[in-house]
Amino acid sequence: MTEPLFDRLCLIGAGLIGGSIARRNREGHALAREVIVTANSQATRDRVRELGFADRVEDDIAAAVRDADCVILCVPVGVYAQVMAKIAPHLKPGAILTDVGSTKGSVIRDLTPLLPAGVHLVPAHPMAGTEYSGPDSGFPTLFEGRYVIVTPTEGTDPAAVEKVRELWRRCGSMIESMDPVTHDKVVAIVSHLPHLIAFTICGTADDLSEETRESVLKFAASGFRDFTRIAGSDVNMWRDVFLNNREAVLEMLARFTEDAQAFGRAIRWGEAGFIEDRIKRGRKIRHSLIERKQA
Ligand SMILES: NC(=O)C1=CN([C@@H]2O[C@H](COP(=O)(O)OP(=O)(O)OC[C@H]3O[C@@H](n4cnc5c(N)ncnc54)[C@H](O)[C@@H]3O)[C@@H](O)[C@H]2O)C=CC1
Ligand SMILES: O=C(O)C(=O)Cc1ccc(O)cc1
Repeated sequence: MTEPLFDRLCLIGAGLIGGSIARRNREGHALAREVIVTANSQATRDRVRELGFADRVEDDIAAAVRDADCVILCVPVGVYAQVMAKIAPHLKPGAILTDVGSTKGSVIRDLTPLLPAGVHLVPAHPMAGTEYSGPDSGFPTLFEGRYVIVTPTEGTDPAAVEKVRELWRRCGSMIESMDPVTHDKVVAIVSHLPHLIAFTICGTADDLSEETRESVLKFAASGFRDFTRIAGSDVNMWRDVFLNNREAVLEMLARFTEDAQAFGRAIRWGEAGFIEDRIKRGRKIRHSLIERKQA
C-alpha cells in the first residue's frame, strides 16, 4: 500500500475543486492520512458532513489549519487575503501552503506578505473543472489526464514543490512549471477570455427582442448551446477571476476585439479568402487538439 503523502491535509473551501481532492483521497489515492475540511458557510459544512468525503469538518478555520502538514486554499481568489489573515498565525512551521486558484499573480500578491517564516508557499492551478460548483459537484476523477500548472517563486523549497507535484500526480494529473506572469497570460486566452465571450454572448442574446430571444432558446442546439454551458459557471468565482487577472484579460480582449473587427470587415466587403483563412486556422487548432487527445 502506498504511504500517504501527508499526515494531515487541510482543505479550505469544499466546492467543486476542494470536494474533488477530498474524494480522490477517499478513493484510496493516498493523499493524506486525514483530510480536514472547512468552509465559511454553515450550509456547506453541514452538507460536507452529510456527504462524508472528509475525515473531519471544522467550523473554526484556525482549528482546521493547526497541525496540518499541507493546507490547500480552494476558495475564490478574491477572498485569499482575508483567508490568509485568519490562518497565517496558526500555520504549522514547515507546513506547505498551496492553492488551486485560476489566477497566480494575484495569489502570490495576496499570500506572500503574511506568509510566516518556515511555511512553504507553492501556488498551483489545476486546468480542470466544470460549470458546476458547491460540495455536491466534485468527483474523484476530475483531474485525471489534465494539466496542473505550478508557479513556485524563486527560493521556494524544492522538497515542498516536489510534494505538491506528487499530490497532483496522485490525482492523475500531468504537472508543468511556469512563472506566474506567463501563467496569467496563458489562462487569459485559453480560459478567461472564452468565459468572458460566453457570458457576453448570452447577454447579447438575452437583449434581443422577445420574439427573437424565444427562437434563440428554441434552436439553441447549435454553437450557442456550447456557450451556455460555460456561461452557467459560478458568479463569485468568475467575478474574482476577472478582477484578479485584469491586465492579461484586458490585453487578450483588446487583441480579440481587433481580430473580430477584422473578421466583420471581411464579411462586409465580401473578402472570401480572409474568411476562409480564419475558418481554416480554427479547424487546424481543433484538429491538433484531437491529435493530442485533448478535445
Ligand atoms: N470551477 C472550476 O472549474 C475551477 C476552479 N478553480 C479555482 O478553484 C477555486 C475554487 O473553485 P470551486 O471549487 O469551483 O468553487 P466552489 O464555489 O465550488 O467552492 C468554493 C468554496 O469556497 C468556500 N468559501 C468561499 N469564500 C470563503 C471564505 N471567505 N472562507 C472560507 N471558505 C470560503 C465556499 O463555501 C465553497 O465551499 C477558485 O479559486 C477557482 O478559481 C480552478 C480550476 C477550475
Ligand atoms: O468548464 C470549463 O470549460 C472550464 O474551463 C473549467 C475551468 C475553469 C477554470 C479554470 O481555472 C480551469 C478550468
